[in-house]
Amino acid sequence: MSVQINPSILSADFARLADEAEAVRGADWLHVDVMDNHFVPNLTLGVPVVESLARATDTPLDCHLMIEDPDRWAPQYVEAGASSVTFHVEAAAAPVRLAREIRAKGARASMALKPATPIEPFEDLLPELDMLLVMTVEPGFGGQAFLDIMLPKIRRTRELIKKHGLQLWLQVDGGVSAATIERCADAGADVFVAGSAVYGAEDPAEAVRALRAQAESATAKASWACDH
Ligand SMILES: O=C(CO)[C@H](O)[C@H](O)COP(=O)(O)O
Repeated sequence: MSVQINPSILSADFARLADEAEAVRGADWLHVDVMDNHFVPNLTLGVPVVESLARATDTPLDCHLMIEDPDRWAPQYVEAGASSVTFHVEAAAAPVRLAREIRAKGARASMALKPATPIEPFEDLLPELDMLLVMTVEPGFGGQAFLDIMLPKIRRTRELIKKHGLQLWLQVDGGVSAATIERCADAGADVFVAGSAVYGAEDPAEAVRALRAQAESATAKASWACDH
């Protein structure tokens, strides 16, 4: 069972994004947090920056849209070069149509849930997705404390993925670090976004390697990964 580590450039130096992408060579994806100051109380970057970053790095871009009206904007992030686009179900007017459009344009379609949004009402949508993101902080800022109360939701989501026999990736984002990644992996996550734990480290590439080793070891012992 392979795990993926996605450094979040929210914690990187925005004036040196190409260098910061290079600093985490070996990471599976670069996680790009797009915030519009409406869906979340913070403002980051948009389509032109994603276009430039896609040209500057070979690492695929995993764009997490924390924006209103993702139905309008998400396809533009695929055109800008994102290989995976995550929209929030709380913001999408037509999540099934949007997931199909993202896939039709050639990217992986992913849907995110804020901490207070349960997974159960969206069980029937899972086959439309390539990844489900369970937020483990309230979206908007890096460096927040991991919400342990999200672990049961991660477990329930993994059970639903298994029940339907899907190859869906289960991503966690927010407060993921050496202190929390094993609990996430044990609960069923297999894609780990880490911002401050990677870019706050002296050697970001080494931090990616260390997080990967921890996640792999926890996954190897996890019951969800052993019994299939
Ligand atoms: O989506 C996000 C915030 O909304 C970020 O990706 C996330 O918070 C990463 O930062 P850290 O690992 O420092 O918590």
